[in-house]
Amino acid sequence: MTTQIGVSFDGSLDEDSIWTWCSRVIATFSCSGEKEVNLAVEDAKAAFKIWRQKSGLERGRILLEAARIIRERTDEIATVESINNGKSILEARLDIDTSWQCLEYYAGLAGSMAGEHIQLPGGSFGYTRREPLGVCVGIGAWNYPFQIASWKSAPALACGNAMVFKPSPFTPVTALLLAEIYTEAGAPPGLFNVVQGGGATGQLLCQHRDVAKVSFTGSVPTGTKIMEAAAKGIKPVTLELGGKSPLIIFADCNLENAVKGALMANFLTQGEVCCNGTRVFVQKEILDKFTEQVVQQTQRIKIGDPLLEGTRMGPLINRPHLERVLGFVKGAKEQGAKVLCGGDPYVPEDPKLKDGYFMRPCVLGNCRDDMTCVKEEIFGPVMSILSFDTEAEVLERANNTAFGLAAGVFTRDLQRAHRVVAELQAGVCFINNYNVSPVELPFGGYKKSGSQPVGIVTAQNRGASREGFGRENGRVTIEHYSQLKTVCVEMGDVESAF
Ligand SMILES: NC(=O)c1ccc[n+]([C@@H]2O[C@H](COP(=O)([O-])OP(=O)(O)OC[C@H]3O[C@@H](n4cnc5c(N)ncnc54)[C@H](O)[C@@H]3O)[C@@H](O)[C@H]2O)c1
Ligand SMILES: NCCCC=O
Repeated sequence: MTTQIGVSFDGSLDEDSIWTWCSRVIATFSCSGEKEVNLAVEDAKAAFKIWRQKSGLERGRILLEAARIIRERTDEIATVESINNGKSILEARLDIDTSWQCLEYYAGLAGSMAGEHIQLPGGSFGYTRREPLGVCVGIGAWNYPFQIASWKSAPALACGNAMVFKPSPFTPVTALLLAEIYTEAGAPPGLFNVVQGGGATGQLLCQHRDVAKVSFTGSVPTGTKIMEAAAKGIKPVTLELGGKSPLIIFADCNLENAVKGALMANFLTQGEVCCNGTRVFVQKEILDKFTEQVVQQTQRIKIGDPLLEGTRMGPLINRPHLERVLGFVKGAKEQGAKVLCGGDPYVPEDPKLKDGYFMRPCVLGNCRDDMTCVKEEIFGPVMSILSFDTEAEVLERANNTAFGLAAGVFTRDLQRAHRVVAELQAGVCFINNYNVSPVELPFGGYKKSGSQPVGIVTAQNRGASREGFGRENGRVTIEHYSQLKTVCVEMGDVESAF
């Protein structure tokens, strides 16, 4: 089916259709069906045969070259990403930075993939080899299109795998630039293949018998389906899912930083960020002061054309999503929350932008834990402020959620900061900051956000790897894109039982 990117999306969600935020067609392409998915996997298999023979150092060299090209083309890729997704050009550039940084990081690790050597009786010995899995599938969400494609492909390729990647149909464009760059850097054709489409294409990929692993970023309901499909083929999965993360502001914090942190935790990429700290718990003593400053700064956020340098918030991804987010604000009011600012559609003066899906960022006061806006992931620019008295109380309330992606704490008390994060049920915790993404640190969730604390502890990952559904970034991700082979070597004669 041929689809157009950029047709205004006002109707029902057709998974095979592509749209952009401002009613303009920017490209057309065909969604992949069974035939195209088979071709993509076949190509990736052929590339894998070549790629797996290369040493880690050789693979690393190609990844480094790809990182260099991305860095060199940052402005161009960021511009396309901004059109692709609607995020401000400033943020898009930061995403591109975290993308080439990820490739550089895994380029460095590629040569360090190693097993163990184990002495056995009589001079015999064993060793382990860390080997690639084969053709891996990456399926992305629409909020960080280029970054997600990079964060999935870099560790996969560094470990010697090939990848077939499917971006979200809402943001199909920039993954193609990444594919082009890998090829230009010297990767065998088909090593990083992109197929386009929605859920149906995603399912074909997950069910494909030649696919060894699926790495998915998206919502919990889709993650459940991916896991089901992968379970049928006994395939490992990495699941990076949704969240409703707490941000805890203690009265002894540096207030200026806490206010900045709360904005960073809520309003990047129009609030469409999985790890956002949308439940902002503020200790009673500073509630009024904090709220006043947060509202003031939120009202100053410049909304508009994301390609303009001064813009800090662009449009949401599509009309149904905008309406969904506005619906949460309406519901919050009905449940007793107070809209302290924003929460309504925004129409920029520029006539070219009048059909864009803009809204004013919203701060909700008078929130309670039982409100829908506090319990459910909104995935839009809506911050809920809640007050608390004691550390024990806020910890219990912060953890009272099925999600567990991220959490943050602002305090000047060093002991309290570490005591609190040790108790928070979240995969990524921030102390005195929020939503920074160093690629050296693993990223992923607890509970329904991505994983349960199970997993296998090896000599290499001891103390680090206990996550069931994987992580992105950091050294630990090597474990999730490779498998361990044990080789047992006899130096004497066979002692037969027969
Ligand atoms: N934890 C993270 O790292 C992270 C990062 C970004 C977004 N997210 C989450 O993603 C969600 C928003 O993104 P979204 O709306 O694109 O999510 P989504 O689950 O609707 O879609 C994600 C991807 O899955 C594909 N898909 C849909 N149905 C499928 C199926 N049955 N089988 C295979 N693939 C299928 C989509 O086409 C898309 O590419 C939010 O919940 C957000 O929190 C999580
Ligand atoms: N920069 C990390 C964002 C991932 C979640 O949406």
